[in-house]
Amino acid sequence: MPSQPRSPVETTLLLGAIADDFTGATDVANNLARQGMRVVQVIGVPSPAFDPGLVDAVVVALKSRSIAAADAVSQSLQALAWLRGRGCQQVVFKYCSTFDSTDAGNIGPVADALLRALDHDFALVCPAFPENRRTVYKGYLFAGDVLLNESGMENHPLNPMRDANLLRVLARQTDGRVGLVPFETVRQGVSVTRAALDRLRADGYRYAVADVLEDAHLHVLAEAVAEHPLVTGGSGIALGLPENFRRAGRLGAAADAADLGSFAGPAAVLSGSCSRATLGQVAYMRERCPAFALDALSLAEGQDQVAEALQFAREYVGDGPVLIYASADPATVKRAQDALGVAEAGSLIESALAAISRGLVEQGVRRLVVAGGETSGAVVSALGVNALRIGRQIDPGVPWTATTGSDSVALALKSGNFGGEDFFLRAFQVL
Ligand SMILES: Nc1ncnc2c1ncn2[C@@H]1O[C@H](COP(=O)(O)OP(=O)(O)OP(=O)(O)O)[C@@H](O)[C@H]1O
Ligand SMILES: O=C(O)[C@@H](O)C(=O)CO
Repeated sequence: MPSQPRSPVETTLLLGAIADDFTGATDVANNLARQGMRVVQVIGVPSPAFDPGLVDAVVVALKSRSIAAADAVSQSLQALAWLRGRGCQQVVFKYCSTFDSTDAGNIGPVADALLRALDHDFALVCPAFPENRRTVYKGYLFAGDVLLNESGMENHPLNPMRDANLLRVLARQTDGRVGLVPFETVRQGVSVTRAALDRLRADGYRYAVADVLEDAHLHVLAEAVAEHPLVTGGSGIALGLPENFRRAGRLGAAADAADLGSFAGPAAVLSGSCSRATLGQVAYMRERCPAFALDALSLAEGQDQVAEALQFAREYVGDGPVLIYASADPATVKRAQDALGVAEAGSLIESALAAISRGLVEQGVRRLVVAGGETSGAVVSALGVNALRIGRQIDPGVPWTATTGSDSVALALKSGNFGGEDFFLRAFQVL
């Protein structure tokens, strides 16, 4: 990383991030903003002419987590080319803190391709985010108090995570060797950790999974990879990276997140996530607010649930936020998937929620919470959003954002597993 002091007119970006889903993108953007970077999140790869304004970091939000690996690779490489065109010297490949992927990818194939394009041969693998109770010990990923494969993620509709050992999971997705930087190393600080990373690289490893139990370990790792062109991980590692630029004199003191201005008017929650956390949040809101449930099998039979949901919203939306959800327990999801196929069931729901979001905004909704990464991707695409400003954090990993341009809509894109039980209702108090 160049250590020239940053001139006030410098337009090169310090850091770029490529996120494999839209909630993940706001998550990493939020953590960079909390550490004092001016961040903009762009939806998809921007056009060559796109001007992000005077910012320190751009997060490119892709919807590449659950598509064919070749497509994920090609989109990620386009994002990389755009970021490098803007002078970024370090790029974060942001995937889920629960390492959402299958044996077909896409974490391994995308990381491999990014390394090749950067003409480099080694990268950190750090999904940990202790603030959201994602920790890694001996290479095993924990979500809360349990191993990943006991956390509910084993029932994920698109990428069931049935193995908590990240070395094994990643090894099935890459031909590169995957090693471990154990907790005993990380806790000894930056120089010991950097030396361990260098040793793994010299021994021919392509990836180093890192143990992380608390934020201090993220900061150690972030400093140890200050010179790495590619860093891969969840949003947690982004908590430590801005400090590298500050230390090099290229980033000013931390400032408050952008004030998004005031948003009033109709409010709605759209939920397509079936994670445990979201199911709890849906149950909480359903007891307190008008709610409308979508069902994949009814949609497949041709029932016009989009029109029904919009009619429901017209009736109730003036009285406070309304909830429209497809979120369902694992048995219901399985019934739909057995009948329709995993991809078809997911895409029916995503298309319906996307069409509903468009209708809601046409009906005047200006504050929208969306739960689920794939769901958020579908909604944001349907709304034709190009870029998002990052605002105040609601819960760790989830900030309010606002669409750029006129007639701005406030959007909170909530990762499936994030947020407290009352998240949906509390979100509107934070805005
Ligand atoms: N009732 C249902 N039956 C079948 N599939 C469903 C149902 N409800 C939601 N889905 C699908 O499940 C998938 C959930 O993925 P999504 O990324 O939105 O949530 P998540 O994985 O919990 O969130 P994140 O990616 O942020 O962790 C979507 O494709 C959605 O359409
Ligand atoms: O890292 C996470 O857990 C989230 O940002 C996410 O990617 C969920 O889709």
